[in-house]
Amino acid sequence: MKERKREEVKLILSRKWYKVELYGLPFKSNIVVSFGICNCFRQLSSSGDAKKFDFTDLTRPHTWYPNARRKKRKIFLHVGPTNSGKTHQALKQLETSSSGIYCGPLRLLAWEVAKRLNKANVPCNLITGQEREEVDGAKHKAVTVEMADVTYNYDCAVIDEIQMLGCKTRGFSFTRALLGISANELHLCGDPAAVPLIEEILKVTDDDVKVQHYDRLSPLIPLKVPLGSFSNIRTGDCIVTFSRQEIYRLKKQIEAGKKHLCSVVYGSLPPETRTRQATRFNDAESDFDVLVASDAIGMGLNLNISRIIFSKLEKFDGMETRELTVPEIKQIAGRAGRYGSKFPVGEVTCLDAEDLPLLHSSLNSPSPILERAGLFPSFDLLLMYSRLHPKHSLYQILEHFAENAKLSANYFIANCEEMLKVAAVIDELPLELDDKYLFCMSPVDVDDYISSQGLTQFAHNYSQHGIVRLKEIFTPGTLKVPKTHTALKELESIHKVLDLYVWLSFRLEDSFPDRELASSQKSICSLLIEEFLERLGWQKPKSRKLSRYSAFNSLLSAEMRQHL
Ligand SMILES: Nc1ncnc2c1ncn2[C@@H]1O[C@H](COP(=O)(O)OP(=O)(O)OP(=O)(O)O)[C@@H](O)[C@H]1O
Ligand SMILES: [Mg+2]
Repeated sequence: MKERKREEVKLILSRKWYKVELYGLPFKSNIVVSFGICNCFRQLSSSGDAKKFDFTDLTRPHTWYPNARRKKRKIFLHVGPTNSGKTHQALKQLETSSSGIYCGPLRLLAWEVAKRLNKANVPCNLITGQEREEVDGAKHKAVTVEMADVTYNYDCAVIDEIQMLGCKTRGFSFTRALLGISANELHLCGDPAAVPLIEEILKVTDDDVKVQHYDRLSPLIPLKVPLGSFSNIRTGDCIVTFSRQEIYRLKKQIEAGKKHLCSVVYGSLPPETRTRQATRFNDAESDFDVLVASDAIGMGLNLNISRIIFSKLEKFDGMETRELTVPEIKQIAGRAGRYGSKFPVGEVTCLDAEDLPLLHSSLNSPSPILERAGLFPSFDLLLMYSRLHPKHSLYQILEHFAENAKLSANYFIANCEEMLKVAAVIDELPLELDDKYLFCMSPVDVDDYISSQGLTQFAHNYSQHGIVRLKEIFTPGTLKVPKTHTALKELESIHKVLDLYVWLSFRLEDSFPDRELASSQKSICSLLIEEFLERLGWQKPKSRKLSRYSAFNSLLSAEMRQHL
């Protein structure tokens, strides 16, 4: 904390103490302006040149992180195909370090790493947008990349799936972690396609960069024959498809054969439900021996999958239906035959023969070389810009940056469509810029009606009363075991709203005081969803194992039952 204090620069703007940083930290009146930018603004203000300064000039993002620039970091790039031990090797370094941070793209990966370190007697905190699990004496933490803290000094840091820096929407958070984390050693794990870009980006940071190449630890065999019929499904299979409707259709179809029971994993299931579904599939004792999943399984996770079967090689990406890319196909296929699992040799095929040529050619192709990394202005810059353009709404500011940002050849400006959609609504409310920005950065699913209504209601109540009580929004009666798919979808959305409340409660603690209630309702929600999945399954006669796995019965506490 002391260390951070030294880095903090308090900036008085319009008689209000503004301390500015990004997402993770307790926000409101506790934000920290990055040293370089703040200094620059002060100099500009005193010389009267602020108006001439081009805040949209983002050509030198490495200078935004003076803390990291003071170090000559040893950077290790662990690159290779899936299942080659990249993350394992980096985590071994993390485990032996005196302090450290793991940054992953998924909550499930952060959970997995925190569990692994704690099991190895390295106390490790878990920090995601919606979780803070602190362990006594911890000097290590596992976080989702957006939560990476660039004001601490670490002995060792790991950024997993670093090729995600090319992601249109989230890439900028990986870039921020890459440029901003201050660590003696920084381990980057990912696809070799990211190497030239990372080397190029790091030319200006004066770090030491070493590349280590890895080979697959166990074979992955692309099959020459398609699955053909569902009667060919066997234990350890994972069918991959891309819509929740299809997931349930395939589950039903496979279970109709009365030989297998299917766990399901897809993006809009609560993460804890996804983990329990995956754990149940991983457990050799369980009757749920087949997995039907979306690409939500596609990154870094270790599952007991013997064979991946693509039901289709195209997906709807929110805008259009398109073919899966080479990296997507390789990532998903790479879940089969994980080293050290029950199925050390993996196989991959498709449902239909006509998809096989594309599958084979994709698995044999290298991923296209990444050319640019995502970048987005920090809140500091948006704030400075808004001081000079006080009449601009957040929407106009974001749009201005998105359209006019000047970038070097290594970067692209992040797609902020989702943020703009939120800004358009939030700008109507009498809120300060930092609050508006916070709501824009929140993990709301704007395409989900209930989720976006939840956000609007939270922001509205917050702007009107300064406090948002959960009780006024959800009554216990809202939560019931769903009977239809529509009701299931609704419950998934309600879970998202509760998750959003928890996220906000970590940043606006006084104004969102019902975190505990939100968390317990979230648990109820995911258990109700699991109960729905349980009831959906074909019940093996007199199966004892099945009742053992009834999430509802085993996990629902008496206190939770009271809410129903
Ligand atoms: N040297 C090792 N000893 C024991 N287990 C290992 C070793 N290396 C890797 N593993 C295990 O093999 C599995 C795959 O390793 P890991 O997750 O590190 O692969 P990866 O290259 O990061 O894959 P992905 O690209 O899919 O993230 C993990 O379960 C890991 O614990
Ligand atoms: Mg990995």
